[in-house]
Amino acid sequence: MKLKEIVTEKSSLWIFGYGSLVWKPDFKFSRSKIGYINGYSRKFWHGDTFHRGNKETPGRVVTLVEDSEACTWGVGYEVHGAQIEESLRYLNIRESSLGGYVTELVEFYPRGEDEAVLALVYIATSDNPIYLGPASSEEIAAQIAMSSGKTGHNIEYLVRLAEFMRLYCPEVEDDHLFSIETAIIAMLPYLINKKRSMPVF
Ligand SMILES: N[C@@H](CCC(=O)N[C@@H](CS)C(=O)NCC(=O)O)C(=O)O
Repeated sequence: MKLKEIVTEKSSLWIFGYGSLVWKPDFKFSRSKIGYINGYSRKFWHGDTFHRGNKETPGRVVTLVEDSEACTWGVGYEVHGAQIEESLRYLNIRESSLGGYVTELVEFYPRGEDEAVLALVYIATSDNPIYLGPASSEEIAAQIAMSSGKTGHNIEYLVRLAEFMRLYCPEVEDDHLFSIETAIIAMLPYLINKKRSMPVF
């Protein structure tokens, strides 16, 4: 089904966010709903050489990996009328040009509703040149701890996503996300001492 076919005659489009889009959509929308999509798990397996890293020290951000047993919670945003073109123009730059994500259509289930709505989602696939793939929680945490980019530190990206899940999806277990957060917290004394011992130029 083509995008233009899911933009119903009411000229409404749903966009599903599961990473930085859950705390910073940065586009105008008419309403938002917490919910999930089936068949994907969220993984810190995508590299980021702009927002949270650079070419020498890429950061790690989330993407979706197909997994028939899994579901991923996030936020669905409904855009209407002029908001559709505005949001797509913005996201195509932020997500596709700068982030290397491509678009897919998925069924989004708002919390407490039986009916799914078709939604656009941005996914970075393994054939993407800055795709980093699987690594242990400790390795991912170490990379996040040492990365920052034009939008901010990679630790902020992780913490805001963990905060979102604790606040809005407290019933959801996300071992991948919270094991990385635990590993980063364990590193903090080292990171602080390293900072202290770093020479000030
Ligand atoms: N496509 C995912 C991930 C989005 C994401 O994290 N994209 C990065 C691009 S590499 C971004 O926009 N980062 C902005 C930031 O880090 O604040 C989502 O739906 O939330």
